[in-house]
Amino acid sequence: MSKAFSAPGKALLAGGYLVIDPIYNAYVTALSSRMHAIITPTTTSTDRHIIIKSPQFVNGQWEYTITTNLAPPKEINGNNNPFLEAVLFIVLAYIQPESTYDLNIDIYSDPGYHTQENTTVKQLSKKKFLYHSRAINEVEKTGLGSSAGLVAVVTTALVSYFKPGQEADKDLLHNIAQIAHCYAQKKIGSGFDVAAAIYGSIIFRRFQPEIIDKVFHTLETNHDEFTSVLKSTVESNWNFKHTPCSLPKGVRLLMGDIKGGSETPKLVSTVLAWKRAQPEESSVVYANLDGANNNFITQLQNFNPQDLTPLQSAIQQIRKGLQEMTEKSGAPIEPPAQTDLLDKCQLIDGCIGGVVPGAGGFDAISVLILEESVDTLKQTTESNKEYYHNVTWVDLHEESEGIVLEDAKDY
Ligand SMILES: Nc1ncnc2c1ncn2[C@@H]1O[C@H](COP(=O)(O)OP(=O)(O)OP(=O)(O)O)[C@@H](O)[C@H]1O
Ligand SMILES: C[C@@](O)(CCOP(=O)(O)O)CC(=O)O
Repeated sequence: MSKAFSAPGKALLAGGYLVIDPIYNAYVTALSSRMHAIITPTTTSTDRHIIIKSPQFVNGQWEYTITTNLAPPKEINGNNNPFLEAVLFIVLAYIQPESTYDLNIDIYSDPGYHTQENTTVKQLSKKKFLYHSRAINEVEKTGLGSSAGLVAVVTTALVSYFKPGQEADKDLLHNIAQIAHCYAQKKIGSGFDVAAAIYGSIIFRRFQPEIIDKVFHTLETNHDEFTSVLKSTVESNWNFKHTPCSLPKGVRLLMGDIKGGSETPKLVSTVLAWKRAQPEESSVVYANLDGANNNFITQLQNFNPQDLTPLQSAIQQIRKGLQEMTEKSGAPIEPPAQTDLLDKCQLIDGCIGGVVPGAGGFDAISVLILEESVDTLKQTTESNKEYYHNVTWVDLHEESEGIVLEDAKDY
């Protein structure tokens, strides 16, 4: 019998760059754009065999015959997908299944994750998805965290098959998915995207990177102990903050695509180089921005629709911090075009304010607006496209749930 799960995409509304350091809070909103996986055991095989299909993308098929639980599997046609290989490796190394199995996993992603250009809509039983005319690594991403969603949902599907019931243990899912995602990325990132894919909207403060580093270090230096270190790490408490949250009632999040695109790793390395070179200057900027981020979190919690001013000024304060970081580090986090667009959006009736989410750059803007003013904002920007930098509003909203069980019959 098939089982289906979905995991949300994310927007980092506050905490870009600071979130890399476990001393700062970040505010992560989970989105209605979700990644889906349907797992179906097929014929009883005398083998260990897994086929993963992502039919929305050209060449979206990866087939594995598992010969060992102690190394990443190789795709039989040489069609690599580092994120899938990492999930299979870490899940199977953790679970160590003893019997044979034959599994089909189907992946679907909601429209928000990728550009919608050159797509056709396909209606499945109850859900519909966009089909692209290119391979997954050739289609432009929008920054919602497709790989984190993929890793979270495939981890959940596999755990539900091999250890039925344990897919309800979100900490277990998170720890496995986080290790797999870092393995595929070849670096230990802040992990807020994987955490949001599992837990949903959260106030997040990262885990100590040493927790994962120890697993990879053992893999390299003491292979015999790898599975026991992996097991104890997956089952331990990582002691990181992931407090559930959601935007106040009556407030909508909009994501505006400006079809620019940025290279996050380049922005991050520029900021980190500046932080190293200018420790005093950067610590003042970081402290101001941290103050602004925490004020934003407090103002969301205390939100009163009769008085937008405190939340408006918290957003202004974040922008000031990011503008300062832009100027001092030289990384285009809130570049002038984004400043202009955000300033203009803010003048529209009912708009509380907007920021460049995550690492910023030319990717997208996030805007908080009163529910009743959404249509006005859309009409205003639509009727004067050039003035509003040709922004297009992605069809999404906050959906604060993390991983959920779906009805497999809907696909
Ligand atoms: N629907 C999917 N099916 C199969 N593989 C996918 C899918 N979505 C993402 N992936 C895998 O994740 C990779 C993209 O991950 P990458 O980390 O580069 O982007 P990302 O940072 O998650 O994206 P975003 O910009 O949305 O945050 C793809 O090349 C592919 O290997
Ligand atoms: C700059 C950084 O703090 C956020 C990047 O966020 P996003 O992938 O642009 O949403 C880096 C990170 O935490 O991975």
